[in-house]
Amino acid sequence: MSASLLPPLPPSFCEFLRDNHIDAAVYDTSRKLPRYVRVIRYRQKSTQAIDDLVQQIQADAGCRAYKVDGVPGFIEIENQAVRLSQLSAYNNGDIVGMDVSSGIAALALSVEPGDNVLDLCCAPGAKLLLIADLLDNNQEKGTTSVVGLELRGTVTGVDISLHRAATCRSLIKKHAGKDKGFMRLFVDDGTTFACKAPQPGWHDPQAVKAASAPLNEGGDKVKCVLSGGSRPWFAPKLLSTAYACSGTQLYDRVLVDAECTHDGSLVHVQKYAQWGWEQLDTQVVDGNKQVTIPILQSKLLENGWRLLKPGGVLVYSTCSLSRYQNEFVLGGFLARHGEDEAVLEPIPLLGITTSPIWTPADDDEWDRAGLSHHRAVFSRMCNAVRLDPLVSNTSGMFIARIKKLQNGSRLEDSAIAPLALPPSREK
Ligand SMILES: C[S@@+](CC[C@H](N)C(=O)[O-])C[C@H]1O[C@@H](n2cnc3c(N)ncnc32)[C@H](O)[C@@H]1O
Repeated sequence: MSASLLPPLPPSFCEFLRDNHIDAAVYDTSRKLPRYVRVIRYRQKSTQAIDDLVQQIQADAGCRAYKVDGVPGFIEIENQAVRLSQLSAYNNGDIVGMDVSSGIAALALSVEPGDNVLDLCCAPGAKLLLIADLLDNNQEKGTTSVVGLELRGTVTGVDISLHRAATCRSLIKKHAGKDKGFMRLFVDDGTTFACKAPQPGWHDPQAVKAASAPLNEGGDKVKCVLSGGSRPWFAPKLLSTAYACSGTQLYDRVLVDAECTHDGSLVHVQKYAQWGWEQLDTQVVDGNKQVTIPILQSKLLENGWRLLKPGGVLVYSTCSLSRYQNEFVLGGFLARHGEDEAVLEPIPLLGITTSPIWTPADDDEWDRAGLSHHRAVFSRMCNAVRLDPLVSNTSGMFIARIKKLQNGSRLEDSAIAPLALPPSREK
């Protein structure tokens, strides 16, 4: 067995790990995770075509590659050091790089063709593209008719960052090509985003035309105008009309893959080997960020919930292992929304070994963490999972699948907070 090899993690990052009960061995560089890729439009490919891709990847990579058991469309390449540009399947647009943990988060939505799906923090777009594939109702490329679009459903992506949204748009253009008529992107703040799911019939040019020219009191046609905030930044013509964007329908599925400190993403953390480990201090564990991020996550989760229809499913995920960004954000949410409104459902685990959520180890810890009066909330969380790289052999991830039983009352912004925030640290 190779000796453990921890990178020179800076003191405040180590403090962050201690505060969050994260085992530093996660970052042991002598343990290599496999590289994972995802087959684009895998639902349109036969088993034979996917097997052929695996063979091709194996030949290009010069190491073993195989389909990930139970996670449709994912391929594991044994050697993490393989570069995507080495692979002809990547250069041909047949695969994208995507960790299986991210796949499980998107698959936890159980998207079905016909669903209207909202992805509230969508860029750079790996999960958005997977969701688009899940909506695929097996139309032949380029033949999607108006009726086909209706049966397919829609994907609405939102991201606050213009340059990241631009990357997402490029990804859509590259992989969805002409077949992107059901996807739209907004550059907007997910905590306040309010554009509902597209109106039924949005895909029908005649219906859109009729609806965009309603009669005014005098019986003249008036043009329906979109206000600035509700205009998509990128969308096909029909999906960007006032008719599509001024609907009152809530979404069937909502993904809140929230902004986080990315400490569970080993690929991300390993980049500090080049950037300088000391930068982990400012970029990951900066004192202020430790407080602002869980508050932002709570607001994103709350707004995603507002936009979800009763009977629908929301997935909350982060690529952080921090309890403040995971259990405490989810716990705050469950404390605001009772059992008659929100219930956590099991996540389809698809053969990956997961770890339980963080809970206090004993009575003392419940007290020390100030959580004693939240035991009921923690017991409602037991279906959420952690993917701990030491156990799952994937990147780190927290995933909760929440079913909405009914709408609740709208909460004041000041009421939206995690169960607890990390101790503030003087710099
Ligand atoms: C973890 S990344 C999302 C990854 C993405 N879901 C994927 O699979 O490719 C978090 C994203 O949240 C975005 N973000 C941060 N604050 C936001 C906000 N207030 N509203 C919407 N997006 C936000 C960031 O720009 C970033 O792109």
